[in-house]
Amino acid sequence: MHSFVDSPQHDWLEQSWRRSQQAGLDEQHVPEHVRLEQDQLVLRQYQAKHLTAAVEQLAVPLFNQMFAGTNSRLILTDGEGVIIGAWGQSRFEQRLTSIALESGVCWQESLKGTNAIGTALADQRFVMVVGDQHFIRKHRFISCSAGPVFSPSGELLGVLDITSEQKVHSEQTRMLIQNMVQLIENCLLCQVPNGKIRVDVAFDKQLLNSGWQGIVIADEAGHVVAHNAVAARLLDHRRMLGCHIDALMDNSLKTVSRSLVPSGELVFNCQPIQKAETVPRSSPVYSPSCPLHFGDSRMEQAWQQACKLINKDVSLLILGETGVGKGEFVKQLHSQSQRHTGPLVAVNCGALPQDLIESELFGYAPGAFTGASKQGYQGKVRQADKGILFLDEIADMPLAAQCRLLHVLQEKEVVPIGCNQPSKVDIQIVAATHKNLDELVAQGLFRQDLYYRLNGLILTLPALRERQDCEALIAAIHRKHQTAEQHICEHLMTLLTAYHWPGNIRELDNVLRVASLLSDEAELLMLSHLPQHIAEPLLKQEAGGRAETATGKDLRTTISDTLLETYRANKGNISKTARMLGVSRNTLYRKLRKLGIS
Ligand SMILES: Nc1ncnc2c1ncn2[C@@H]1O[C@H](COP(=O)(O)OP(=O)(O)OP(=O)(O)O)[C@@H](O)[C@H]1O
Repeated sequence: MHSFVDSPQHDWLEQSWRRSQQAGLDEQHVPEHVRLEQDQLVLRQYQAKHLTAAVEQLAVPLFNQMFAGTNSRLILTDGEGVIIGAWGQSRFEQRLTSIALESGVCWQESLKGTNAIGTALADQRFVMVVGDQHFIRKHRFISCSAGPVFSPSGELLGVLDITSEQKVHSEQTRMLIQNMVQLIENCLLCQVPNGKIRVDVAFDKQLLNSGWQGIVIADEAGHVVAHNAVAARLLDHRRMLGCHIDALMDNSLKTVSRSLVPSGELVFNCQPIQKAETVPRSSPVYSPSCPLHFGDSRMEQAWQQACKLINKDVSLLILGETGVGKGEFVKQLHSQSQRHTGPLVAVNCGALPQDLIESELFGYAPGAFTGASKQGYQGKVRQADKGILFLDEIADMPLAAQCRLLHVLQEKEVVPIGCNQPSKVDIQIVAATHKNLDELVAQGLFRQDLYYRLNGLILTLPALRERQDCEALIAAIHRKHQTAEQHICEHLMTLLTAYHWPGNIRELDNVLRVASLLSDEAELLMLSHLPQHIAEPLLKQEAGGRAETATGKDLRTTISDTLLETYRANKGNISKTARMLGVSRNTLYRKLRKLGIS
């Protein structure tokens, strides 16, 4: 064991290493990962959506400002140490993937040995674990600071962590995490049910807005329903819950100012809780600089990086699940680039028959092979001259074509089939895939030299379920398809934003197009307008989240609930309810009768 464990300053570390050994871990070996199934992960992310929203609103902007361009990631786990969200540099994300510091994986200390997330969970306090202090040798290239986040009632909600390459990390990082956690806990405090009045308290006026002030939340009648630890300390009142705030303030002015700071007096700021203090479901982090997103930090970062390199002689490789919008990204990039007056030629390597790819891409001389056209064929590479060649599904390109493509990239010339005369070309190549090229290279299915040529800059576009601007994106796609003034009802929006969307934006786009057509121009787009095959999984997911499966709530009951909700919201006005639901008055009468309302 390292010598630092003998130092009394490192008691916690010594204990943590002991626990790691007692858990049967061996520092030389990377332990097996405990990884959640995608469905379970989505469920946990949904359950923690308020915490995630607070992190996105309060911590991510701070993190982006302090760590822009460095090898660092902001990581959020749930109360069991399972990573449910991560933000920051995508290139570093790939390095962290090598030790499974990624969504869905559990980082409890007993599974991973001493690490900031696991040890902060075990000790329930802020922890900084630097390089060699990690128990597992393979983890020692990183340094991490982490702190537990508690709910207003003291329940451990999760851990917030900043992981960096060792040299980037400093004591300031630990302070930053503490600050972020405090902001998040204060924000959650303002969301307690019945919280109507907020009292900020500090010894100095200037500290009232610092994020380090005491906060007391009271209900409409003035009785305390929640407070933070700073308030408990400042007001020296161990059992504040239930007390009236007037009494609390009076009492503290008389006693606390004398007992804590002899010369000082507490200052208070009392205000009603504004709706804005609760975190909106999606909170834009950036004002977007491209039409592809509405405030998603990963999309913005990808866009900014791509824009910097698209006019340089550097190939771009775009990664991302199917349907995340890789093709759309390239279209926008082309229109922004200096090559916008040149062509954008897109080739889907997965859609072309394998034996035709070479002739399609590189062209051929007249009569080069049986069945070849008499005029010959220019090929996509030469068609893209002075423009951009977008090679989608590059992983599906056969090895022979890969070899020719490498030649094009290196020599800036193409030799059509049946020709021995090369033609010069001036193209920018952008490739995309949803497959893991590292694995394909390891299996010998993708040329390593070509991989290195293509990945001048790797950009990973986030899956729809990971995007911070999900709600705005859903609304925008819905606007594109709606045939009359229509809004998505709140319940449906909640279901759509929580869904895991395996087909990403492509799937969402289809669902909203069909639903808009089925809604017959109703004022509100509702769950009942969605095709059954998508409504059911949406509900199943919600039922999972709220453990409602036990009550056997099915699609029909939910539709009835929606109908009743709308009927009541319209104070029994049949015409308005029918219009909003997009059904005829007769159908509405029939449905209401069935529900016992005549
Ligand atoms: N930002 C966006 N806003 C609205 N629609 C979008 C956006 N991005 C993509 N789409 C739509 O989603 C669908 C899928 O997009 P695209 O083909 O670019 O995805 P992809 O990642 O290239 O998919 P694949 O990997 O399967 O080729 C298209 O219909 C596209 O118009």
